[in-house]
Amino acid sequence: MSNEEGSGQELLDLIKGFRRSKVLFTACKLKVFDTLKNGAVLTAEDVAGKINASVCGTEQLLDACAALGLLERTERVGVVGYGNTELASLYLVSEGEHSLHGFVTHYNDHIWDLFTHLESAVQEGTNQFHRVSRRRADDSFKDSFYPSKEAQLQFTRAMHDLTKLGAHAVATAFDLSGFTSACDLGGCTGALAHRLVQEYPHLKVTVFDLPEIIELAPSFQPVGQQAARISFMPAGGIVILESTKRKQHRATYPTGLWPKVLLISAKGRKRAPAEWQHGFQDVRVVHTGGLLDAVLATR
Ligand SMILES: C[S@@+](CC[C@H](N)C(=O)[O-])C[C@H]1O[C@@H](n2cnc3c(N)ncnc32)[C@H](O)[C@@H]1O
Repeated sequence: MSNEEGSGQELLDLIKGFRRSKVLFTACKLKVFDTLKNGAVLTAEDVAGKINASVCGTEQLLDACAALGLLERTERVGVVGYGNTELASLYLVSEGEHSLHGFVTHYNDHIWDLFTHLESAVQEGTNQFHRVSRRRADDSFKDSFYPSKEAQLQFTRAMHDLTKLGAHAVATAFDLSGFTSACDLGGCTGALAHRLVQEYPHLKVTVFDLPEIIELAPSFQPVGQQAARISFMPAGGIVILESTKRKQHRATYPTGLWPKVLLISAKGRKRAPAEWQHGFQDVRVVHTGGLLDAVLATR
């Protein structure tokens, strides 16, 4: 393949890339991976019956998932069966410890719609809630993200899933063993707090969030002695979502896409470390390689 053909193919891949996300979102939404949990291997007909969908549509969805490495397709004596791959068992079954199911659902139900208005977000420089619902661009965080109890629970699940995935990298980005207390403002379900108390046996963490989120938090808590070192407090001030600007000029994937998610859903942006300087003498940033970076500012 010539270089030209190679980069043409790469571009085609990019053009059609949204189809891969939507296959994953649809399979999660229809609970395909739940149907195949615990090592079950089922035919397309069986799966269609369990998820209440057409056999021909289900077969195509299952094949697409197999092509993406999410399902294993096996054929024995002329019968085709589908089972979860390790990746799907770990992350896509809804109740699993490492499940990203809530996060995928949030992307399917909300972020997908918002992203269809990316042109407008760029032109207007603001979030696009007003195009996908009756909400306004300047509505509060609560009114934008939690218009109903159901949306509140879904967003909370999404944040919990995402934070679990990156919490270890953030908690260990710096040696925090010299600290005895920490506070997580906008700490949601306490997923980061849990990782922090696991890493630092002498640390106590207070999680602040909106009262309605604090109410939901107990249902996300793992039990155990470490949990006793975490307390939850309702808050009402401001919250800072962080993802830092880098010196390098070339944005990389996936962090390069994060500002778009911030713009389109929260009218947010990245900040450079210098913008954190106010009142602190030493500001250090560690790029974790995940979506969020860690900033440690000391006086
Ligand atoms: C993008 S989420 C991040 C959640 C959490 N830091 C995590 O990583 O899982 C932002 C969080 O800030 C909370 N929040 C929004 N406005 C707030 C306020 N005024 N005071 C405290 N928390 C707030 C939201 O309820 C939500 O849990």
